Amino acid sequence: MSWLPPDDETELDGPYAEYADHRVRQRPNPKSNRPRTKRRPEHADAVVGMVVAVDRGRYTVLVDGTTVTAARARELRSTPIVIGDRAQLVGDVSGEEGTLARIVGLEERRTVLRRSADDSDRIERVMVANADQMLIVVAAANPEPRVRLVDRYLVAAYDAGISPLICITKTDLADPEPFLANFAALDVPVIRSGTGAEPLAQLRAALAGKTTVFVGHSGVGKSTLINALVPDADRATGHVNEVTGRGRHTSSSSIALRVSTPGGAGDRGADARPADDDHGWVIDTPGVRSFGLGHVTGDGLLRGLPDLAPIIDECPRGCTHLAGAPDCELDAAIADGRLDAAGAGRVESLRRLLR
Ligand SMILES: Nc1nc2c(ncn2[C@@H]2O[C@H](COP(=O)(O)OP(=O)(O)OP(=O)(O)O)[C@@H](O)[C@H]2O)c(=O)[nH]1
Ligand SMILES: [Zn+2]
Repeated sequence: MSWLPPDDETELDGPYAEYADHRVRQRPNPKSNRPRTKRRPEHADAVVGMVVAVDRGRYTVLVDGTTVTAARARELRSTPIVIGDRAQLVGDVSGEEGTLARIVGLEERRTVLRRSADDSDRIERVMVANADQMLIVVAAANPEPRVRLVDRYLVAAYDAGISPLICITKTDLADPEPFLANFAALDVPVIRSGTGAEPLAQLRAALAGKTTVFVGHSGVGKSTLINALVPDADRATGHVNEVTGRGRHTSSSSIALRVSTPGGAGDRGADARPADDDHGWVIDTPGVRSFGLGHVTGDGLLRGLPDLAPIIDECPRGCTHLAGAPDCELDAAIADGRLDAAGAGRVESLRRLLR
């Protein structure tokens, strides 16, 4: 993948594993019994900023409205630093031309979006940190929508603890409803978009106060939406090849963009929000064509869903929770009414995702 420097794709293992763990404290992994240390880097003078762009070992970090260019400290060499990370900076943080600050640590990540190279690969690579939402952009036609691709994005989002939304584009070319029916039971919010009917107010309301990662197959209209939302973003738009249905790969690097959302309706949780309601952050990840899910397990996925987690706690050890799994408690819950018809439909859809 060209959009991440190769050293950002390395796992935290080897001689640096223990060292790196002191600095990057990721989402606690219930499957791991490795003790976690509370030790923090001793840089009392460090300031914290959000990583908004990564380019060959140089990080663009936004600190209180100032754009700072930074390199990472030697001891973070094997630590992935990605868009959305909250980086601790020392050195020259003036942001003036020609200055270079140093990243000495990362704040604990609230969420981590991962992928593996392919489905047989169990090594996970971090793609984006601290996203609240995933906007799955899919076209009603040209390119033809594929259920399985959206399923895969949904799995990645649920696994990361990120709320998914679907934005279906090109509704001027085809009726999107038959395709959307595949996801009805999952209760994923849907935004419909077409030429001459761009739902900008609806999108802004959905993005207010949140960090949202946009994903989608090339040519679906992701850049078109981002350019409408962030007029100075200047994301290159391409033309879909009529024969292959593929877009040209016109935008090549991942970036975080500030979207203004005046009068935003973002709901604020008790936890600190990365943005106020008058703006949100959009993370554009062009070129995410492969989205390996080798690191995702059915159990890990379902545990992220608050209504189903207590049910699968009652499953036999090692239950796959798939249709036909012996004594899977999900079947018992459907039979005895703990899950109603809508709940049963949701389980059926999730089982399709897990296939
Ligand atoms: N008819 C129609 N065309 C659209 C719509 N949205 C985008 N397009 C066109 O679809 C083509 C691809 O749009 P892009 O915004 O470049 O798609 P993308 O998803 O950013 O593609 P990559 O940059 O390759 O990842 C362009 O020619 C757009 O003008 C829509 O709602 N209706
Ligand atoms: Zn089960």
